[in-house]
Amino acid sequence: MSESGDMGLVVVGAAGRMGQTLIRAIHTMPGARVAAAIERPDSAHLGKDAGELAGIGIINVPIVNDPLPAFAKANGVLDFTAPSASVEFAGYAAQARIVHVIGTTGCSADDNAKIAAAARHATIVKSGNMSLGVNLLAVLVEQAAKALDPEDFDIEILEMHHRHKVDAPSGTALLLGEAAAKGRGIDLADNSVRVRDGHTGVRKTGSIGFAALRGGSVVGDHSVILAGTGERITLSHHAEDRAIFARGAVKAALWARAKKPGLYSMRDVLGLS
Ligand SMILES: NC(=O)C1=CN([C@@H]2O[C@H](COP(=O)(O)OP(=O)(O)OC[C@H]3O[C@@H](n4cnc5c(N)ncnc54)[C@H](OP(=O)(O)O)[C@@H]3O)[C@@H](O)[C@H]2O)C=CC1
Ligand SMILES: O=C(O)C1=N[C@H](C(=O)O)C[C@H](O)C1
Repeated sequence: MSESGDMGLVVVGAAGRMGQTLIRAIHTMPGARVAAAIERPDSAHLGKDAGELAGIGIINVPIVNDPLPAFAKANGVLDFTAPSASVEFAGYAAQARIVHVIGTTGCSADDNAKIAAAARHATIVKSGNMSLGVNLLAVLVEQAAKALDPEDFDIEILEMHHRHKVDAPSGTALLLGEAAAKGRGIDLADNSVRVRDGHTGVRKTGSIGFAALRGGSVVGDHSVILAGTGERITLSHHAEDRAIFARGAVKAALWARAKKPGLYSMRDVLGLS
């Protein structure tokens, strides 16, 4: 626990793209402090100062590889790592009865079930996108999908990310797909087309299609296209800086500190549910 009253946050994956962005965000946001920084046991970054690595100078938080003692002394965890790691960290957060903010994407149904089980004791906020803009976009997509007849308008979701991204469709694309499906009162899993190749046949009425592009340094672009006969509506979000995700994650942790254990979304945090 922090003597200052600030929320002590452990950043797991502290040397990663989002890990470093989180260290910088915590440094500038009131009410939170970096309690510990974690990387894998074989990481080349162990022993380095997390602040120095993130470009803000020494903050006297060395990157270490043992999450359990760090979680025991903290109020929350910010986790943008990998699915198997997030499942493991959710178990530790449950043991420590603390807040766990999960931005990791590409989780399987089995991973999500384990995270939901951990939320019996941990206060978990999980979202494929922590930005205000994307979560507002999801509300708009839900409204548009509800207003437009599936017989008249086809929904396609297009995303582009940097060349290092390992999962597709992106967590955000799936979040937007869920919003569209909710607006139409259908189940996304039963109505999505995640890949097209070869002789696909004509488009199935009411389906929700996905397309993923990868290249360069693109932080994250998403468009939901509602295509009718003779007209097309495009609802888009363009992330220009990872700081929008990091600030959202810190905001989520501060919000969750006052909440009971459970599984929450960023729409809960932002009051957009
Ligand atoms: N929800 C949102 O708003 C956002 C979500 N994301 C998601 O966050 C995740 C991370 O993205 P990004 O930062 O670009 O990826 P990076 O690969 O840059 O960072 C991930 C970091 O986590 C580390 N890591 C992985 N497993 C463990 C473990 N078991 N213990 C400790 N550290 C571990 C990695 O180490 P190593 O390199 O050694 O594997 C790496 O340093 C992705 O799933 C991405 O889609 C990204 C941006 C926004
Ligand atoms: O891997 C990324 O970079 C991002 N991942 C998230 C996703 O899968 O949607 C969020 C953001 O678009 C960046």
